[in-house]
Amino acid sequence: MVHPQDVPIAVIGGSGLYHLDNLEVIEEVNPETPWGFASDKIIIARSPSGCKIAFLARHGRGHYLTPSEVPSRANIAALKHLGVKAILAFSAVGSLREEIPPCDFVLPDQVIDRTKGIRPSTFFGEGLVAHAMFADPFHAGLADLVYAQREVLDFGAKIHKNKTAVCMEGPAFSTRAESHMYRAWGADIINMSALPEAKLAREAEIDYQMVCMSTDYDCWRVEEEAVTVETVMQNMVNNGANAKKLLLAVLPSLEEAVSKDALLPNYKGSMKFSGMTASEKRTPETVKKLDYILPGYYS
Ligand SMILES: CSC[C@H]1O[C@H](OP(=O)(O)O)[C@H](O)[C@@H]1O
Ligand SMILES: Nc1ncnc2[nH]cnc12
Repeated sequence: MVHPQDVPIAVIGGSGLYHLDNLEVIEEVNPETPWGFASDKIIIARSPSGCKIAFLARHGRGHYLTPSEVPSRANIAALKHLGVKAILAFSAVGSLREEIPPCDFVLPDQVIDRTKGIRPSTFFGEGLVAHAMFADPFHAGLADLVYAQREVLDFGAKIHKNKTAVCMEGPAFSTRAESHMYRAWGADIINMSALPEAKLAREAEIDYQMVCMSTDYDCWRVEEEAVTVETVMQNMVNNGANAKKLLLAVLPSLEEAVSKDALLPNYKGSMKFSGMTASEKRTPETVKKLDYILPGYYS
């Protein structure tokens, strides 16, 4: 039985990564959060060392949620309530750079927001105002742990770090003009899922790193066919196998770092001092909701 606060690490699986079949499953949970239910039941698995790992399929198992429909607040809230302190979030991405071919992995350290404001993107508002630090949207310490295991990847795949992602709304892919514009802006990869997931994880004080897996060259390359779902899913077969292998390799160091609270930078407690609203002006219902993810911070 999983007790709240029992599961320190979570993995979010994206397109093509709906299970972690190399870990032993303990049970499935489906907590109702103040922001509703997560994308699907959360699988609680056991790592080889016995540590509990939560796995959540971002689009649901069977892929029934568009990127815009993913209930990111419920996803992050449910994971936080289980005790999750660190998330590795896998994502299929298009490459905007020649040197990032399909099947290479990328650890972004920056993101450009091209979502259209239709996704609920904060736990705050409705009588409780707070502003999270987001200059560095991903977690450098987590990225370093993943990068250290780069040699385990098969198919000649490399890992690139310190890259910039652009997160577009979708679900249709970009036009060629947009793809060229993102390149001119300095973006290296493109997906539809980094936001608001990364932002909500920061608000919930969970260390979060996206592990991106290149599946295509989007549509900026004149000599190449523009991206299709078929291309993405073909490359996801190899990428999925590599993702599972990489995860297994990183778990020992990740478990140790999380259990010792040794991951840097340390954002724990940052949201306590990010609140702006005077205590007598806070809406009690919102304070109660926030207690689910940041107990005692505003109550
Ligand atoms: C199937 S191609 C577009 C789709 O794939 C990526 O999903 P995820 O990040 O969950 O792996 C991309 O962000 C789009 O949602
Ligand atoms: N080219 C692309 N654009 C947006 N999201 C993607 N996911 C995988 N490939 C993508």
